[in-house]
Amino acid sequence: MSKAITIAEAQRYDAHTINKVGIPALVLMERAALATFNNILNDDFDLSQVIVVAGVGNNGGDGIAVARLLKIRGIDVELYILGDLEKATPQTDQQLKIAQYYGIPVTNDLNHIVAASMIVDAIFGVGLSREVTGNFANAINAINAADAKKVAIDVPSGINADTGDVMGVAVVADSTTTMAYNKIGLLTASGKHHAGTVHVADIGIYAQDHLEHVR
Ligand SMILES: NC(=O)C1=CN([C@@H]2O[C@H](COP(=O)(O)OP(=O)(O)OC[C@H]3O[C@@H](n4cnc5c(N)ncnc54)[C@H](O)[C@@H]3O)[C@@H](O)[C@H]2O)[C@H](O)CC1
Ligand SMILES: [K+]
Repeated sequence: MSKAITIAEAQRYDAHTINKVGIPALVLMERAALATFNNILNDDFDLSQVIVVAGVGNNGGDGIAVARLLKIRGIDVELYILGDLEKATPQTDQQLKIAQYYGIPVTNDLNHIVAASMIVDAIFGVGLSREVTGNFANAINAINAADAKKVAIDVPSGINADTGDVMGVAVVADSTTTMAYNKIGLLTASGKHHAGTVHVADIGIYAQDHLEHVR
């Protein structure tokens, strides 16, 4: 899959897969999490103290599911949650309940981000819609200040996935697991610098014309 897509295409393909094909959003989220988890395990990361920094959109839900997969593997992992929990998507709300069942600790101490051995960035994906400020910017600065290796889910948080522009501040990742297709913004110089090695994960979302031969 060498094609790269825009934010609007990513959103349209997601909606088509969920609403027309009928694959539930939580199934797609689980596949996104499994793909990211496998890329983490296949890399040479120090997994002695992992932190997943997650927003309350579906990018955060992907990350919270990754935290659960790591925890079940016996890896020491904690969550740092950003944003208003009242505004969490239904999928992310469900992932938080599952994480709670497994007793995954939640911290609000930025020092835990700086001290982690490996960081998963799940703050924003293709839903980033404005400049990053306040607590979100503080968390991204803490991620960038850490010595740890960093893996971004879908898009490095703070990067505009259409242009590669930094929306105030953005995570500089060592690798990015991006869903379905690469994003055009990750092909720019700024996008490449922030995404690191890009892994494109097939999670069951395809361009509408991609599967005409099987229908
Ligand atoms: N659609 C699906 O089922 C799948 C999506 N996947 C992942 O989900 C994200 C896209 O999720 P979405 O909820 O649309 O958006 P985000 O999580 O990226 O962020 C939205 C969230 O953030 C808030 N927000 C936006 N900009 C800012 C800002 N500058 N400061 C503060 N807050 C901001 C916004 O209000 C929302 O609350 C996609 O990238 C994938 O990772 C799955 O992969 C599976 C299928
Ligand atoms: K992200």
